[in-house]
Amino acid sequence: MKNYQKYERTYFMPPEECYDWARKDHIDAPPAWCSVDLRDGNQALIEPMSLDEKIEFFQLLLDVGFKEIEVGFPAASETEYQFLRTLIEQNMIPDDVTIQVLTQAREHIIRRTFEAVKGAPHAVIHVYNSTSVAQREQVFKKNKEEIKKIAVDGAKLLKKLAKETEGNFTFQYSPESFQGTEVDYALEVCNAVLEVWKPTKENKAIINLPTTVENAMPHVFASQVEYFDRHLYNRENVILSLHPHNDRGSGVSDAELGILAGADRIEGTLFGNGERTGNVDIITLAMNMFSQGVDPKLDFSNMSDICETYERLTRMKVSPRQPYAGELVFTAFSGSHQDAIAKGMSWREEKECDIWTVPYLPIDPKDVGRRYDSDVIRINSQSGKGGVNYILKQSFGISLPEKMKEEVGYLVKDVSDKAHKELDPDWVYHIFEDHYINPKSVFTVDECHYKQEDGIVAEATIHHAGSSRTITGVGNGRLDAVSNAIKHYFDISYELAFYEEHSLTKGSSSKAVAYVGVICNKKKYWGVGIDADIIKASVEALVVAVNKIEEIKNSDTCKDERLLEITNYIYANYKDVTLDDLSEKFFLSKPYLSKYIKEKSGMTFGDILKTVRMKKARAMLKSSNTTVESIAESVGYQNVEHFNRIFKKMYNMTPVQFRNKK
Ligand SMILES: CC(=O)SCCNC(=O)CCNC(=O)[C@H](O)C(C)(C)COP(=O)(O)OP(=O)(O)OC[C@H]1O[C@@H](n2cnc3c(N)ncnc32)[C@H](O)[C@@H]1OP(=O)(O)O
Ligand SMILES: CC(C)C(=O)C(=O)O
Ligand SMILES: [Mg+2]
Repeated sequence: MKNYQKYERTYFMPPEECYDWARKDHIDAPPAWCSVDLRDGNQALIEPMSLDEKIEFFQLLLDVGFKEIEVGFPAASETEYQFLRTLIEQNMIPDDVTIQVLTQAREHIIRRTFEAVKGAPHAVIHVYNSTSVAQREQVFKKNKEEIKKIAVDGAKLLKKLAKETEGNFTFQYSPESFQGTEVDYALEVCNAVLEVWKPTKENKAIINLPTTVENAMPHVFASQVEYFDRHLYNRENVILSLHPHNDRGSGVSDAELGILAGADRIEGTLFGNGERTGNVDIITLAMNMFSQGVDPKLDFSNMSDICETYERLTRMKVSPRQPYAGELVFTAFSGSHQDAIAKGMSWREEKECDIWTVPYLPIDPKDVGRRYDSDVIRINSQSGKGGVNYILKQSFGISLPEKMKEEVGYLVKDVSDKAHKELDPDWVYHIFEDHYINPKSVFTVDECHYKQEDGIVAEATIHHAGSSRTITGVGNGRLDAVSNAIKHYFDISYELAFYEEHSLTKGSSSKAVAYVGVICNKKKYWGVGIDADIIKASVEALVVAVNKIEEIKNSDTCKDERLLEITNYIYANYKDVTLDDLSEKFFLSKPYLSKYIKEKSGMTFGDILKTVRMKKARAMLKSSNTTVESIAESVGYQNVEHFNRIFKKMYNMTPVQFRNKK
């Protein structure tokens, strides 16, 4: 890259070595937090917040638990001024909360600030001027003494006006652009300000060190902070505060190492909103402490509401990768991560662990209001059997046998790969159902009766090639007897190799699920049955598995690859797919396609679409409070009456009755 010679390091190391902080490896108590969302965050927005928006944001900050809030720069605009007056005059500041206002060290601005803050129960007046080499030379064109004088004059005026103004005031001073300032000179200016204010134990002053433009590695900042911690005048009466920005992307590290170096207080914003790359993100800082067992004294347990309010009021976006808050930060798509998470969750349950140790999840997503089923494991082409199994288990109560997991995993990820889409849990289940529960079959077994005579005798009614007949088999159990009857009927040989069953833990808890695996010519075929009667469930599973055996499959038509692709396409585009779309996508004429679907699946295109839409609607009715009208619309029906009629016809109850059904 060209032009790097144009740049050089612009920070200053302290005049002595300050590395005591490096011996500490963790933070054991939270700092005092000060939100600067309504000032530094607000001044960086394309469209600063209106009065009402600032009031709502203020309430959000109170709900999160902030006790110190910089509410604005009241001399900046009428909105800022009015906001402050509204808070004070309408008694909107809780007793345990201190507001803070910012002012430049300029007489008329300080005076206007005091007018705005009159009557505040308790306020911090925060005055600043830039002390950096660049601003001394280029902006103020003043030498070090003259710049120090701006700070000292400002400090004197604060002291004078605080005495003359009704209210309770604490003073704060920031040497702006601190990181571009010689450290001993910055200290000299801050100490000169403290000489004016003469803070006491009862009335401490705040010295705030901003990385106005972050220009150094975090350990440099920590050393600068430690130097201040050692040499500040009257240190015990001073609150040492930090105000990190994020230009180099290390705002959080600046704050964390700065706390190790002696800082007592941190100024920052939610999600790191602020000038340029933003201020330090207080959520990340607080949650980092939380994740190591320290109570941060801020409450982010309702993260999605916080995100929603923040996005609406600031018109900024929370990145899907935003630590602890983004949409995808607890999500694993990749197979090995999913596998480890699923195993970690089971371990946790089995061992009744108190401490959170689940791999790949730094915290329990539930602690910030997230869900395991829709937030953590999500399925796409990078997923594996562990993840697919987790979804089937969590969302549908299906606990696949170990030996079946791999086949189902590959089947599902292949659909995602071909569709280039993420599969939601319903879609995963649809694929599973389509392949293992209801695949189109060559034969069915509609009825079975059993007798005990030298083992079990099964009399089964088999429907095959257009006719029904009764077949008989003997075995050492009912399933074995039915299996032998089928073998005999088709004159084939296979091994009934796997059988597992369990009761369904989701949906209808009175049902059981059975898994049957048969081996024929060294190939394994699986089937699954679900029924209130476990024997029926296991026969259904057997029938599905045997139907897949090549010799039997070839004896009649069955669901072919293209039909599966067509139904998957319908599933992915159920909201508005038409026969025209399908015809274009699969290069088949409409009449041919209609006939093909009907012949291969036994259902018309319209029936398949209806079934998919109704399944989606059922899932939404159960998992959300969305109105029936909106659900109807979101599954593709503009007319809710029409939707209700179809639903009732299909499930014998209205959508509302279905929703209310226990
Ligand atoms: C790093 C930070 O985030 S600092 C906070 C920055 N935030 C803001 O500035 C937002 C609100 N600010 C404003 O609305 C306006 O700047 C106002 C109303 C406060 C002042 O407006 P104006 O006086 O019209 O203009 P402006 O801010 O450009 O002032 C520039 C003058 O102030 C001086 N100045 C700027 N900051 C300071 C300071 N902290 N102390 C003393 N003088 C200062 C400049 O040197 C310049 O002086 P000059 O007129 O002699 O050239
Ligand atoms: C006013 C000061 C503290 C500031 O916002 C900064 O320097 O970033
Ligand atoms: Mg700032």
